[in-house]
Amino acid sequence: MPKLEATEREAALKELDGWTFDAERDAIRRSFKFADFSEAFAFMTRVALAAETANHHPDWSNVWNRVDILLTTHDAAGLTRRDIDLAKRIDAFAR
Ligand SMILES: C[C@H](O)[C@H](O)[C@H]1CNC2=NC(N)=NC(=O)C2=N1
Repeated sequence: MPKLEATEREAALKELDGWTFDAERDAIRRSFKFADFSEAFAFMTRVALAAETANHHPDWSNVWNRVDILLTTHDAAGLTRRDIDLAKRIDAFAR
């Protein structure tokens, strides 16, 4: 799957809630803050199941009520539609 070009990427980012482009990693990032660890981990559980279903996995970290997620496609060495589609599912879990 090819990397998204700049114009495609800008359009795709408009489909998402608050993700930013990391040019160094050719990736998108978003941080989430929950009421407490339990809420954060419940969110991570849902994301993990969606990632398994999509066979597309996040680069992420969790500190107490915060979850920081970076999405990029290893096979393409950059941002692809697979990242955008997973980000959309992630946004839905965080609403
Ligand atoms: C064989 C390859 O690792 C798999 O198809 C999947 C696993 N999950 C993945 N996740 C991400 N972010 N990028 C990939 O290229 C990727 N590849």
